[in-house]
Amino acid sequence: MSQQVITPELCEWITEQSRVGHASENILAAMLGSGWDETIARQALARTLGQSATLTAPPDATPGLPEPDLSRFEPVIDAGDRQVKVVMALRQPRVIVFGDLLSEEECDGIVALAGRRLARSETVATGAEGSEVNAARTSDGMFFERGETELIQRVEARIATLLRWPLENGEGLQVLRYRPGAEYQPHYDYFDPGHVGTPGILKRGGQRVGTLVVYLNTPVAGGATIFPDIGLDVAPVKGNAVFFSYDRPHASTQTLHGGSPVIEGEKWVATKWLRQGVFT
Ligand SMILES: O=C(O)CCC(=O)C(=O)O
Ligand SMILES: [Fe+2]
Repeated sequence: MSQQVITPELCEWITEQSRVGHASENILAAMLGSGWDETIARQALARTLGQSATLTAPPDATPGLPEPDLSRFEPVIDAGDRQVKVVMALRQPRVIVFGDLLSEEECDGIVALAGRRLARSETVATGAEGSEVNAARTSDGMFFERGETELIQRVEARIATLLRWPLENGEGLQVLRYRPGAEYQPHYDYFDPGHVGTPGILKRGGQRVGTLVVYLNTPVAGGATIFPDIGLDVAPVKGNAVFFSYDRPHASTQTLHGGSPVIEGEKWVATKWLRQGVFT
C-alpha cells in the first residue's frame, strides 16, 4: 500500500470541519471512514488543530459535553431543587448565562465558609509540576472538597442536574475573591497540552470540558467576565452564572476569558470545572 501523505488540502479540510464546530473525535472518525490510516489521521489532526486534538480521553470519559436541556428553550430549567432562568445562550462558542442559579442565602453561605480559608490564589505553574502564585491573577482563592458541606453538596447536585454532567466529573468548587483592582487576565481553562505538568493532571479525570462561574455577590463596578475572542462581557450579578464548554484544549474553541478588574466593591465567584471523566 502506498504511503498516505498529509497534504495542505487535507489540513484545510480539517480546519474547516473544526471551524464549523465538529469535535476532533468526529473529524477523526470521518477520516478513518474514508480510509485514512489512524496514525496519519491523528498526525494530521495534531498538525492542524494542535497536539491537543490527539490526546485520548480517559477510559471512563462521559461522551459529549456538559449541556443543559434547551431543546424547547423554556425560560426556566428544572435543576432538581430549583428553577434556573436562562438569560442568554450563544451557540458557537457555547456560552450560557443563567439567572438565579443560587439563592441569596446560598451565595452568602458559601462566601462565609470560604472567607475563613482564603489564601493567595495559586494557578497551574508554567514549566514545572505544581502550583505557584500567578501575577495574572490578583484574587484570593480556596478550593472546597467535593461534597464538603450540606450546602456545597446541594449546589453541586443542582449543577450536575442543570448541565446533565456527572457530579463525579466535577472538580471541587473553587471560590475567588477579587478586591478593587484585582483581575484574572484572559486565559483558557483547559490544561495546556504543551505543559510538562499536564499529563499528570490529566490522570485525575482527563481534560476540563466545561466551566461554570457563579457570582456570589454583585460588585459595585467592574468585574465583568470577558470573552475577548467574541466580544462578550457578562455582568456579575449575585446568584447568576456563566457557563461555557470546549470540546478540545485548543484556542479554536474561542473560550478565551477573564475577570476584568474590579473597580469598586469586591467580587466573589465560585467556579466549577467539569472534567471528561471522574475527577479523583
Ligand atoms: O472571575 C471571573 O469572572 C472568571 C473566573 C475564571 O475565569 C475562572 O475561575 O477560571
Ligand atoms: Fe477561567
